[in-house]
Amino acid sequence: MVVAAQAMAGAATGGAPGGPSVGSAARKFKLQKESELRVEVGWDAPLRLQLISGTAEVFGTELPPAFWLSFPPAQKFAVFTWSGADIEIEGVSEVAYIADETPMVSYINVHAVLERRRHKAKEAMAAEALSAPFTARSEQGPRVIVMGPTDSGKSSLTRMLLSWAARQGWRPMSVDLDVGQGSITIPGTIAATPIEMPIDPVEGIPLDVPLVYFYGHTTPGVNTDLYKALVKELAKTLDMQLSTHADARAAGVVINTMGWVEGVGYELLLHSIDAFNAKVVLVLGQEKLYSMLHDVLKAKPGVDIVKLHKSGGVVARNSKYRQRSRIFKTREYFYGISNELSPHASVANFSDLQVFRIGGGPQAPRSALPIGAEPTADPTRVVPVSISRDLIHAVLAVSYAKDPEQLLFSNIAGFVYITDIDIPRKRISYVAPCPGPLPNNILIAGSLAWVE
Ligand SMILES: Nc1ncnc2c1ncn2[C@@H]1O[C@H](COP(=O)(O)OP(=O)(O)OP(=O)(O)O)[C@@H](O)[C@H]1O
Repeated sequence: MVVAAQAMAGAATGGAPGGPSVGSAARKFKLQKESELRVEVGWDAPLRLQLISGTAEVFGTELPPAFWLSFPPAQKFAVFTWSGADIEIEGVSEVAYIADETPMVSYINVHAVLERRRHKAKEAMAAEALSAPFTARSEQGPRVIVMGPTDSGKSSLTRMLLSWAARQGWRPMSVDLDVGQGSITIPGTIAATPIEMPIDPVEGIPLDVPLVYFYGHTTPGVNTDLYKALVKELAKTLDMQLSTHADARAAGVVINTMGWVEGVGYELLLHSIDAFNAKVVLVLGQEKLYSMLHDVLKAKPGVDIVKLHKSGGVVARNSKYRQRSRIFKTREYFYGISNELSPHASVANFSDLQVFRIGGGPQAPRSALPIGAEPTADPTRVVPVSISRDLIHAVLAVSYAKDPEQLLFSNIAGFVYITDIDIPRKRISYVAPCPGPLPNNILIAGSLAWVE
């Protein structure tokens, strides 16, 4: 049930650092235990929020007391309290209301089960380490995959499970397979990164040492073979990394997926479960998906499938909003969440860089195919791209591949944004997050573009 907002009029009481500035009036909200304040920040200006008393968290991360946090425009979030809290907000919000019906108890119960599995894995590994030096073991912490249709709260639940684990001192691995949003780097990628601290409510997942593969499009349907190849590669690399780190292995992995759950999308979800050898499948908010998965997974020993309610607070976002948040996400990569970064403009000769595209290579001639087969472009073929003005505004990935042959299976160092192509002088102007030469001269193009 939604409880009417208990906005208590009154002047702001100040806080660290600086206290509220002049602007729209501060509003205070009294949260009873196990309730949440749901907020949608307006489109034009950030909103500030502070915890006045009690304890509260945003998607699993505790709020510091008496400290103003600034949430960027258009952000949607909930401040949840297990035991009661007073919250103050300042700034324009499109929505701010208290709800006392949430699925949080069922979510924390899942966390408690995962926690037990982490401890069990750690104890088993410690016992085995006494008898032999540590190598790749079969014992491991939970491998969780979160599934559900678009806007069912997958990313939020993933964040909570990761942050709750980090609060207990674990360093779980976050994996994001949703190329539409790109919560770890930018849209068009799949990525994994260890979560060392509860995820910052404003900044999101830190970009310290992510393992990123470039798919290059914002929907997996553009090249499903490539998507599957990259998911497999990411899973393989992660397995290798985890096999030699006992603590990380015990902490486990939480995987966020895309919201495409029908037809080919459903097949891709099954592929992800297999590729990551997921042992806990959490299904949010859709009976049909749950029962389809349940029928398939009952044949797999040791895989638990759990149905969870979608939170009433999850906000449905239309395609315009998603498009806009993709632009924000790309901008954030180059400029930071609040313009704190300054990307560097550089110029290179055509001969300094090699640009490739994956998929869509030349088709095999019909005469070379078995009778009745249709020629199709090889979806995972690496194809050179001739540099032209078509690349202006493209966002390209900088690959770690030593040569083009390795490109498909190499992760990436980062991204550049092409600002100009000077054909007569054969020069490319681009923007990169840091100064100096690029870590590699092999770049990958997809269909990602960004107009500053
Ligand atoms: N309890 C809540 N109160 C307010 N906002 C919420 C709540 N839970 C989630 N949201 C917001 O709703 C939006 C959708 O949630 P989320 O991103 O978790 O869904 P999703 O299933 O991962 O979406 P998709 O896969 O379609 O991109 C996000 O902006 C999120 O911050």
